[in-house]
Amino acid sequence: MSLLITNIAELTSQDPERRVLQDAAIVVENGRFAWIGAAHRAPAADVVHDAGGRAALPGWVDSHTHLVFAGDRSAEFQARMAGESYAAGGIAVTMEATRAADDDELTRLVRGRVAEAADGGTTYLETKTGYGLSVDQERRHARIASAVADHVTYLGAHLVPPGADAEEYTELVCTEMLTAVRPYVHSADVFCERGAFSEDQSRRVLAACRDAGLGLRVHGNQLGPGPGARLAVEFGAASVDHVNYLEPDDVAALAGSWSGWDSASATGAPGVVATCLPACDLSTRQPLAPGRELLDAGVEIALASNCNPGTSYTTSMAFCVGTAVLQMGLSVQEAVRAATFGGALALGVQDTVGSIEVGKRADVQLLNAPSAAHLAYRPGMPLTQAVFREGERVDSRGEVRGSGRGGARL
Ligand SMILES: N=CN[C@@H](CCC(=O)O)C(=O)O
Ligand SMILES: [Zn+2]
Repeated sequence: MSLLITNIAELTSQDPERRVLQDAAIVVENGRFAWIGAAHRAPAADVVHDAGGRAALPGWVDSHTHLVFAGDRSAEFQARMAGESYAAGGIAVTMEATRAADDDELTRLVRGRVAEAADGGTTYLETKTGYGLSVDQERRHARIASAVADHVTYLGAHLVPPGADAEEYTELVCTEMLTAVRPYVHSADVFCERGAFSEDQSRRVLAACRDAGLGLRVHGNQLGPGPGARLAVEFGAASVDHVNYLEPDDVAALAGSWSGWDSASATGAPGVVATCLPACDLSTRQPLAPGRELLDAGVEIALASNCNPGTSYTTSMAFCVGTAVLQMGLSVQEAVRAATFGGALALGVQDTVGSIEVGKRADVQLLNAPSAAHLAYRPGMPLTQAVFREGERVDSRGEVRGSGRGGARL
């Protein structure tokens, strides 16, 4: 069955030529983009969706979330707004609440967040463990995550749980816990920061997870300068996330990792994506990540929601894109690229998703606006109107939501 989406006022492709087409149409066949071009030249299809003069752009690729959690930390948030600093120790509060939630409750909570993300235009989603922090709990969280997310990351190295010895816990993360989660996860992450894991501990976690065949990512340079970005480069990680406090050497190391990549044609060997998390930066009152500087240095960046109860309780990629334009100096096209193709690069799926190109998975969203610029021009507005994943509606406004997908699964 083929689908024609026509009467698109502006189509942001994020293809290698970064084309922005006016008065465009898309044809989808078997869940893939089969044709893209001017609406008046569009071929016939079995089903026609009239976009009504709306803008179309790729579905968001949210490459950094922590959706497997229970509990509420709004009091901690309010204390922060009153002047307290963020500290990694808050993770333990969520660990307790999440351990107390049974499988059904936790699954219900996670599915609700995934559905919320889909309504906001997210069509490809990563999520992490990291609030279990014991072998059984990390395995449970990985299993629950793997039922609803496209990409699951093992973050046993999120915090040394209260009462545990840091060295013994690091060893557990590298051995028994890793074996327990391995069937459910695609990559591994470590929170390399003062108050979480040291450089040496992080290195051991990254080496063990690499040897287990996992892709790597690093939470780094979030709360102060540190070794996170350089470790990510050293280990050939797919991304380093947060990157609020980068030294010139860190930027140079990240830029060097992209020397085998041709940004103009989006081909070659990808380096380490710098994943910026602007909603988190605002909620923790950290300086916004230097997205402009990184782009200018030749680093590919991603924008992600970092949805979690401690530092960034939102699934809104549109909010991240709007903030990147309004406050980080990115153009609309750069911000949309970072939230789509950039996220795909950070997850290693850039050949499949993240742009509107013939042959790629037909993940596309329509905005209640004539251009993508409205994402920043009308900040905070729920502009996403329709969301298609593999050519099927997945948002709650669509009539076929959930059919054949097991409910809220993206
Ligand atoms: N920085 C580490 N982890 C999360 C926050 C976790 C929490 O505070 O619950 C983050 O990405 O911001
Ligand atoms: Zn995070």
